[in-house]
Amino acid sequence: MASVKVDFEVGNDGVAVITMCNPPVNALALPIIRALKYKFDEAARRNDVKAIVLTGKGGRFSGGFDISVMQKVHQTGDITLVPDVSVELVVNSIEDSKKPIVAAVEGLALGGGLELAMGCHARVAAPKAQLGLPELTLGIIPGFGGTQRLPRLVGTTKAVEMMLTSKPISSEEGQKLGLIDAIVSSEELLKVSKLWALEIADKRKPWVRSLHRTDKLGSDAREVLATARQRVKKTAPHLPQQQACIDVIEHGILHGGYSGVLKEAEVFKKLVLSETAKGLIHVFFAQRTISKVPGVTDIGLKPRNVRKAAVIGGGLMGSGIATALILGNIRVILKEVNSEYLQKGLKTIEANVRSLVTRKKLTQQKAEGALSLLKGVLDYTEFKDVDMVIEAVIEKISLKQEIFSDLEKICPPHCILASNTSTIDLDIIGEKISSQDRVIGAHFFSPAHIMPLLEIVRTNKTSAQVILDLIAVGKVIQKSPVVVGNCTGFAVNRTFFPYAQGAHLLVHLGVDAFRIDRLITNFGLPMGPLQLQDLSGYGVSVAVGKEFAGAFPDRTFKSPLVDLLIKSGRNGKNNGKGYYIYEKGSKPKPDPSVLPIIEESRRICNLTPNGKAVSVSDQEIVEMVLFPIVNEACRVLEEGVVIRASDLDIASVLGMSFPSYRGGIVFWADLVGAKHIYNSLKKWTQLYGNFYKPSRYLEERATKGIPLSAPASSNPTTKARL
Ligand SMILES: C[C@H](O)CC(=O)SCCNC(=O)CCNC(=O)[C@H](O)C(C)(C)COP(=O)(O)OP(=O)(O)OC[C@H]1O[C@@H](n2cnc3c(N)ncnc32)[C@H](O)[C@@H]1OP(=O)(O)O
Repeated sequence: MASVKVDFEVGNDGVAVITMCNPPVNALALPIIRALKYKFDEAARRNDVKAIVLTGKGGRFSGGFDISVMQKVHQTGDITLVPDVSVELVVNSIEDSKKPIVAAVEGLALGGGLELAMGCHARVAAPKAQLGLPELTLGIIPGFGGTQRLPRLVGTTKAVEMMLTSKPISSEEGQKLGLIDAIVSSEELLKVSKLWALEIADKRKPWVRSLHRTDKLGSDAREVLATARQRVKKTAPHLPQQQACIDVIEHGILHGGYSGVLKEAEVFKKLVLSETAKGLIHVFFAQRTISKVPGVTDIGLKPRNVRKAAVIGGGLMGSGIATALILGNIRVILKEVNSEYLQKGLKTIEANVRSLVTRKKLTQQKAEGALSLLKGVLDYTEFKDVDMVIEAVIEKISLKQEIFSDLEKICPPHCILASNTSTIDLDIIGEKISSQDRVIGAHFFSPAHIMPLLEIVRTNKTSAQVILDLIAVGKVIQKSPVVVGNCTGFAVNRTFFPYAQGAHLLVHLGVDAFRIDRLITNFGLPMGPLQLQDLSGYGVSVAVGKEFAGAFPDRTFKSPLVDLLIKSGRNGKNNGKGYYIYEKGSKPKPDPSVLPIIEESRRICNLTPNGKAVSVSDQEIVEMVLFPIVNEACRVLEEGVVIRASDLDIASVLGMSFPSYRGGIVFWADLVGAKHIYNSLKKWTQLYGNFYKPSRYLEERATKGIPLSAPASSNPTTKARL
């Protein structure tokens, strides 16, 4: 690829400018790393070169090591694909160079990008560049010397914070901390950097090798590390890279920077091969793939601007959606049926926005700006010039059909007609109107202004333009849009409908309810299935349960437990009484008074063999809850509800908080192995019934040894309307 190269130019002033070119972020791909080594060595050799400037093309220094190399390591198991950069390039060719090297930083210097810059003898930056070491978000640690040089430049406390949080800082903060030596305008960046390099050569500016410094490490460095170690033990028990990062920093403090660099390289390679890195790197690319939709984003269409939108219904979902839209700078008309409901909706939106200010996620000025974009109405007068309507009323077919008929008459012909339904077939909602190409699902997750996932549900009539427009809106309001097909529950709720049912089945086999939740949280989900039921309220469980029982009667597990809980006056977190006790200011506690209700439900169901609780291991419990979800995911894949398996991974991570370090539901299932999942489900079907019956897709893949994530065969039974 001609655009992947390193430019080399020597000026009359004797400064060689080495420029990394690999759009869009100048990732350090293998050819770039090889070329850098070559060019630095050339600069060192040439007599006409007195000093060197390292920079990136296109206004960005570098987004770091090419992450796809690590993905290749995962596919091949060949760790030798990772080159030795930290010693060969950064120490030998850059830091120990006999000619001074200055990094001219603009836009961003992240990961390996910042590590190259820190190996240089000074750093000059343009304003507002992002500087950071985000490697831990990928399950690895910095591997080009960052764990050693950052503490030596900004101090141990700040370096630990920057690496453990993966948050970048600006050039301005970098200058205050000592990471950046000077800030100059973009126009002057190269000129000043060259002069700086020449001044170092002339000994008029200090020639600093960061790795040799100790002055900023701090006498309390080991205490800082001990405190961080204790903290991550609690907050990140599943993320080995966090402890490893602290250990490697400490190694360098105890044994010197160079020894630290060697230790870092050794640990880096081990971590690249870890399951955590496999999962997180998969998620990195999967997240960027969701908005590539064949037949929509690759046919030359341009998204139309959505400047004014209407939301119908100011309940929990409607007000959350309206909040998300105004925060994305889109004017919103909120329509309700009477002024009492309207005022309530408007107040909720205001409270949503203000709470972001309180939590310092939004400035007061931005909050006022967003709220000024909101207007409440009781009729359709304002709908004449809206670009998009999102209907978010109660789940009643006749009401939604009536609204869509009204909208077709009142809204302009280009207007997108979206529904936030989570259960009703979109074809039925749009049945009574003629412009069905404008009908689309915009399925937000509650709270809609916070949860990052937006399921865009297309029917077989929705136009590519409308899908593209909604993807663009999703991005503007900072959601991750995943395009899915039309079926009961769409992708996320459909895949996860066995979550609560699997837990209920186990409870009725005699397993302790709280043990199930505990094990699932240990696995990495933020809460177990029963606590989640408490959180959503039992009304939702009953309604959703009915929907799925109707759609998938062959594999629904039904028990009287939720009805009994409601009868006993419980409604989960809503009224503070569920499986757990909810008290202000403390964590939910298991409620022993729920046990007799569970016993009663067990008696009615009579599932336990000979009245005795089944004996299952911790691992089996986790699998009995999660494998039925994988099984349903297989059906979702077979029916083509999602375009590719990685879309379902992202949907599971963002919609259900499935742990990203496990790569999402399908990725995790492939790590476990289709064969083991299939054999387990088959065994449980014989013991406990059809809830576990393996799907055809799973059976085929397990028996043929094909990964679940591999693209579907040429002739799937496509039931979902894509
Ligand atoms: C040894 C070292 O210590 C290890 C490392 O350096 S690991 C890498 C550390 N760096 C990172 O984690 C940064 C990762 N990148 C990002 O966070 C963001 O891409 C960014 C902030 C740089 C830019 O964001 P944004 O402008 O929104 O663009 P974004 O869509 O994310 O990326 C643009 C393209 O560049 C690719 N890309 C970005 N960084 C990349 C990287 N480091 N390697 C490979 N590809 C990368 C993306 O995959 C995307 O590709 P696509 O267009 O084909 O989908």
